[in-house]
Amino acid sequence: MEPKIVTGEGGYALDDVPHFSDYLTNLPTYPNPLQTNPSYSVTKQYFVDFDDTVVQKAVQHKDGPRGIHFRRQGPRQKVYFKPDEVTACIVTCGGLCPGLNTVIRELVCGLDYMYGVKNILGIECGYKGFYARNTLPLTPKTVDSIHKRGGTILGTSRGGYVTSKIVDSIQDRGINQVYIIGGDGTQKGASVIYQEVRKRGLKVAVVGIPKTIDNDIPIIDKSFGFDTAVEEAQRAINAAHTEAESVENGIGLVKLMGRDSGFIAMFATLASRDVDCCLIPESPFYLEGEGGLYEFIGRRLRENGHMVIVIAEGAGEKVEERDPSGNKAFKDVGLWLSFMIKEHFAKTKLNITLKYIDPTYMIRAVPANASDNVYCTILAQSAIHGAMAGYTGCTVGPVNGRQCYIPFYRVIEKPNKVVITDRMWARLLSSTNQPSFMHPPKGAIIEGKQDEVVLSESAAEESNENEKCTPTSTSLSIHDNHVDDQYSMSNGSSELLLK
Ligand SMILES: Nc1ncnc2c1ncn2[C@@H]1O[C@H](COP(=O)(O)OP(=O)(O)OP(=O)(O)O)[C@@H](O)[C@H]1O
Ligand SMILES: O=P(O)(O)OC[C@H]1O[C@](O)(CO)[C@@H](O)[C@@H]1O
Ligand SMILES: [Mg+2]
Repeated sequence: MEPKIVTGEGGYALDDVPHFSDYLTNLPTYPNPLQTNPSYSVTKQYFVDFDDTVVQKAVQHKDGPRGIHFRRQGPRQKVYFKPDEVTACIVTCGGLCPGLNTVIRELVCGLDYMYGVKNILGIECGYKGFYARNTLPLTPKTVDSIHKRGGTILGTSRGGYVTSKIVDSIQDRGINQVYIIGGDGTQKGASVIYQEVRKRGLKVAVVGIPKTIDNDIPIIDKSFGFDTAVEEAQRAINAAHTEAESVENGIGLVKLMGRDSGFIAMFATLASRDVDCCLIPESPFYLEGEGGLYEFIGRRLRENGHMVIVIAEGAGEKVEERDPSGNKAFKDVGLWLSFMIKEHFAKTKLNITLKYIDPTYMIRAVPANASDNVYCTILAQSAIHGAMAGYTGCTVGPVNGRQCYIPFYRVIEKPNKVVITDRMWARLLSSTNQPSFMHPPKGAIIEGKQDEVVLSESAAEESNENEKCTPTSTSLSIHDNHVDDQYSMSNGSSELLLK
């Protein structure tokens, strides 16, 4: 997809989104029906000014360039569809996330109530539903209370993506607005659908709505469902804390989701204050020796008598296989760490009691909380305004708190990860007072992918010069599996084969 960059004075650049007029000529336009809609008659200004844009980096140096901007979302004066001409469809793909049903509801209600669109189809079970399933007609009445339920009423799936079959189905069904709700993989698929639609010269708007509890989609402030997931994780952390403080030398260990991005673990830790140590994929760690996890556990237990550890599923990078979409699927890092800690302290005089809690699916299967519900409404309405105005090939989302249209290629080029040299991780380290694992002793076995340590741009430059920011001292070797792949739980109840 060719970037559409519009430059201006003072180093201003608009990273614009595609529009029907880029590849279709002489399309008729119509006055936006919102002009006569009672909901909008109270607003001072019905429409967003064509030249309104939102800056990507809020913090600017006084002498620096104005930088990259994105097109501001909102209703436009002219629309490219008459209401009865529209056949819209909605699809949800990837893993579950709180708020999916709210977005579906708000798309259906928004299309109908704001623009008078009645013909709205639900695509069942993700991308493959386009060609393998019948559609589900959606009306404000049928979706009225779905936001109170977790999951997605449309169903979802991984894999099953075949561009030509999907676009054939769009064409055959006369669909001209496609709303695609999903994570990074889904947005990649949406981008390819958009390119195929454009190649075929179809007047079909393809708009993505970013979804993921992992918060791994770049550019946007955060993805919907993330706050709810962090809130739900508190229940598991509270339970782990209660268990740990009720016994002598109690350790509560909680595993949270996050394949490559440790945002849930980081924010759940910051929110809780009962967590003593947070382990994420972006920050490789080590167990033995000075500054290692065992030493820290021993110290905390001696000082406080108990401790809580939160670990993200991708920390330590124990990859087992791939899911149908090609994503990494991990061995249970929580079980592995439980085993390692128990084994280590069995050899010492410290008699520990460790309880392991795995709430991973519970935190994403719940309905959205109040703030995520509001956020979902704004996303859905932004998507509708964009599609009606002829924008396509884009994702909607907030940048510095203002909703924008962002070209697909910007949200799929690289995942959003915790930058361990940025302030947020420093805040966490200061809050838990845990080791940073930045200075492993010689010969320490590092858990996790050192070559993927994420540095902020400035820190990366600095580190290239003096190599002081990464735990990648050349004396270290990466050992992904330094314990036997096969080991038994110390409670003896089950033997685990983690291969
Ligand atoms: N590069 C790609 N090109 C086309 N389609 C893709 C691509 N990557 C993933 N998809 C499709 O997108 C859908 C969802 O992808 P995936 O399972 O990775 O979830 P996701 O959207 O990243 O959501 P999450 O990771 O938050 O659960 C799947 O049907 C998958 O086949
Ligand atoms: O079991 P599933 O559905 O493949 O989902 C697991 C993955 O989905 C997510 O919740 C979202 O990508 C990840 O955190 C997790 O690794
Ligand atoms: Mg994903």
